[in-house]
Amino acid sequence: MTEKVRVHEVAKELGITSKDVVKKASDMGLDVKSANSSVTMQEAESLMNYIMSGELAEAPKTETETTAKTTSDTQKEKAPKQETPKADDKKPDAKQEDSAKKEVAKEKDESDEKKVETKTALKEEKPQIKESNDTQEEAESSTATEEPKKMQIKKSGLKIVKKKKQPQESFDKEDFEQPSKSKSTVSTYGKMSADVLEELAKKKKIKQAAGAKKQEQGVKIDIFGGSLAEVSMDMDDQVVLLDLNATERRDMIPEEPRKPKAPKPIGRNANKKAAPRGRKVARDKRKKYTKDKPEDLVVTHVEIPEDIRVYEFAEKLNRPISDVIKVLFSLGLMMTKNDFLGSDEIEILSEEFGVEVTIVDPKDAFNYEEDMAEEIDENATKRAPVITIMGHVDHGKTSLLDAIRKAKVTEDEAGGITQHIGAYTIEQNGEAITFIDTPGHAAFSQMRQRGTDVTDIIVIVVAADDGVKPQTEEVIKLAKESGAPVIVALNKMDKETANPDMVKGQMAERGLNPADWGGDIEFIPLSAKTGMGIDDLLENILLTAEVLELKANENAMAKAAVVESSLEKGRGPVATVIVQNGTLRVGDYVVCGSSFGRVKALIDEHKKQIKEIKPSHTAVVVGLNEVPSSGEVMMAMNSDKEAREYAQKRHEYDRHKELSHSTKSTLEDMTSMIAEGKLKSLKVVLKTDVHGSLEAIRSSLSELRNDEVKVNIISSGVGGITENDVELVANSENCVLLGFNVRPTGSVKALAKQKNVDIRTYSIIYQLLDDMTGMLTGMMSPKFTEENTGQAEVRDTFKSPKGMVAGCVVVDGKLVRGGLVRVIRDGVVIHEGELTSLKRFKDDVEEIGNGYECGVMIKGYDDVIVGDVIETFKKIEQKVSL
Ligand SMILES: Nc1nc2c(ncn2[C@@H]2O[C@H](COP(=O)(O)OP(=O)(O)OP(=O)(O)O)[C@@H](O)[C@H]2O)c(=O)[nH]1
Repeated sequence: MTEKVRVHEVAKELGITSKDVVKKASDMGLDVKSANSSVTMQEAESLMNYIMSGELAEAPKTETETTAKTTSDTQKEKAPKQETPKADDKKPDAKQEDSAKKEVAKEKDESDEKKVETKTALKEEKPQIKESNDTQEEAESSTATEEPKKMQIKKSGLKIVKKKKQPQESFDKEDFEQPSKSKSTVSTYGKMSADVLEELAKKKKIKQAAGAKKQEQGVKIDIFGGSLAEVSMDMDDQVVLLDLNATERRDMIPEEPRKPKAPKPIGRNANKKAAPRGRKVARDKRKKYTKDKPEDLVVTHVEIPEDIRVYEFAEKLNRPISDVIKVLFSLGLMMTKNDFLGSDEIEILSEEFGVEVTIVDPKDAFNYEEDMAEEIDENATKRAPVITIMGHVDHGKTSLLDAIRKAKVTEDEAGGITQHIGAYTIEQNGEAITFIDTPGHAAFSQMRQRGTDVTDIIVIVVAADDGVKPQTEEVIKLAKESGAPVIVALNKMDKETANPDMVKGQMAERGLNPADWGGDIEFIPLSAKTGMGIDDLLENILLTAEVLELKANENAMAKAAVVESSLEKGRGPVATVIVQNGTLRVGDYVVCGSSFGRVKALIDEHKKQIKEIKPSHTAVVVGLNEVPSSGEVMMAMNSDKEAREYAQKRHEYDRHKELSHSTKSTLEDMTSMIAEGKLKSLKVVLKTDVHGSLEAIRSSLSELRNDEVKVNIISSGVGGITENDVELVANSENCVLLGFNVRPTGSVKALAKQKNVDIRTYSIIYQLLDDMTGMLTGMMSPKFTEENTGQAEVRDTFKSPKGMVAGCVVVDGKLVRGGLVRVIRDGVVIHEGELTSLKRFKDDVEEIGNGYECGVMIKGYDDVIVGDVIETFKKIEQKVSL
């Protein structure tokens, strides 16, 4: 009996409509009219292949027919045999089983599907077991011989994948005893599928090597679905279809071999897809930048200031900083871009880069002195000499000046010391002489130096009874440097102890040969106290001035020198000046360093307002915008604008200079700065009445230092003490507020009390300096010297309840009680501590002399052994000073 399937089942398998299947079947010549029409299994297979491939296979139909016919005929021919079965005790079922077993054994080499089919056939056609089997075998063998042909047709069509069958043991008796039509159907179907499966399995094995992925890409179809699927499970025939279209497509488009993956970027751009490209762009940009820059302009000549940093030099050369640093590096100079170049480095760099370097003074940009300089023409007339009196402290400078102008300045001054530069003009025999009152204290050396700039003649005062002193020597040096003619005033000649020859001799030794000894220096014996010799001095000054032929043009723009400056209440910044050339008038526009303004008033030494100052005369100028520095040159300008511009340029320069110097010192003195980390510093906020004092005190304070302590001025200025000053001190550690000739008032005092800030005010510089010295000394660590008293040798040791006792003999000096002790073994100090007991026999003694025996106990130390040396010593604290 030939198994059949209905058209709608085929349609369902193929996923197309039954109508289409009917049509295709009709095309094939099959007798199919509707979805319920059935076809044989072979016809179904052919039909399916036809539908899938469009190729009509004739063979299956014929074959099927032949097979069917053969089977049918054979069955008919063998039928009689079945009717006369052999005499056998066995029941038909038993026989059937035996037969089945034989069959299984016989066909054990055949495929599983074949066995299943045989088994089913046996069950259905029990009476014709043998014949049927034979026939079936024939039919199957016939089908089997046709198999390769079918497979070829199937190649491009539908392929059925069947799960691998269970092992043979699963075909037990029970399996054979489960007759079922559906089973039979599935079995037949299964057989057909199994053939394909075998082929597919072979291919699969081959393809597996190429990649299992292909299978995954296929569409998995359960060709039975629904109840059939369940049955198929019973038969262990889960059949899945692979959509070979997909497979074919893959074949048609060969899979490209995978390109090796680019290495994953590592780092912060790892997640950015375009990161590598981005970096590349950035690199390119950088390249362009560095490449273009140096080629822009070839610099062959540069003008640079004396103080120039590496990066500034590179900028001037229009080259990258790295180029300059590289050259320096190759020469063994480790410099950074902010380092200053020395003259040697500049020379080397100029050669390396082939650049001509000119060092220019940036001050030229605001050198109004030079810009406004006028040649002394025939209009120039005689001017008064400017005299500076200098000398050692207390040699009588102020007394001399006082004697000269017949005014008692000394008595008015606090502490009897000159505090700041004053200037005045006197008349001698109808001729003017201007004196600059320079202070005698060492702190004013800086101001003295400036004073010499405007000085025509220097008078060195030497007390005839005291002779040449350190400051005298300093003055001699300054005088020589200035090149100004010198007159020596031998003061205090009224004193009995006066020894002018001694002074002359000392001065001659220093290159100032007295005129009466054949030299060129006038030595004028005088007495500021009695007034003796004053006229002689003035006469000599005039004579010397005569020789100098001092001239100035009164009609020129005024040029003056600032000898003193301060901030005055009600007047603002004021400056005492000596006019060097021209005439300074009220209403003139003036520039003075970084300050500028219009002269509002001129006040002479008698505190009278005057309208103008002629050359070599002095006055206090009111009208500047800020306090100028001592020694600064004041010049009249044509306009406010001009004065302002010069001042602003100077201001910029000062600012830059200060900045440069602070950096420069930081870099150059790096090592010492680090060493100074250990340095204790006394912070100071300093306020003074006038600029001159400020500079003098600053200079003196900076000299108060040693390896351990120093003064650090954190703020300083001219003017009264303000609340800001108090706040500054309150917020700083180790800080004092110093006022010189200024005193706190009202709210400032209250704030200082509230903040517990100690304001120290002074009117005498050396008192201020002495106090600071005392404070610094107090900050210094105490110093000790050691005094060794003597040594003793340990001859024996013995224990006592209080500790180890060393029996010694003093071999040098004496051992003393209450001092310190050290134990020396083989020349090495092994212990240092306190002596707790010193005994002579059983008595405590204060000391033991040389050659005597004694017992010694050392605090907390019992390890003394025979042969050790015990030494006693004292530490003596020394007075520390700066
Ligand atoms: N006997 C005598 N004493 C003098 C003479 N000149 C000055 N003195 C005294 O010497 C002391 C110092 O005089 P000053 O004029 O203050 O000396 P100085 O050089 O100006 O001192 P400083 O301003 O501190 O630099 C005073 O006590 C004067 O009285 C003199 O010619 N004879």
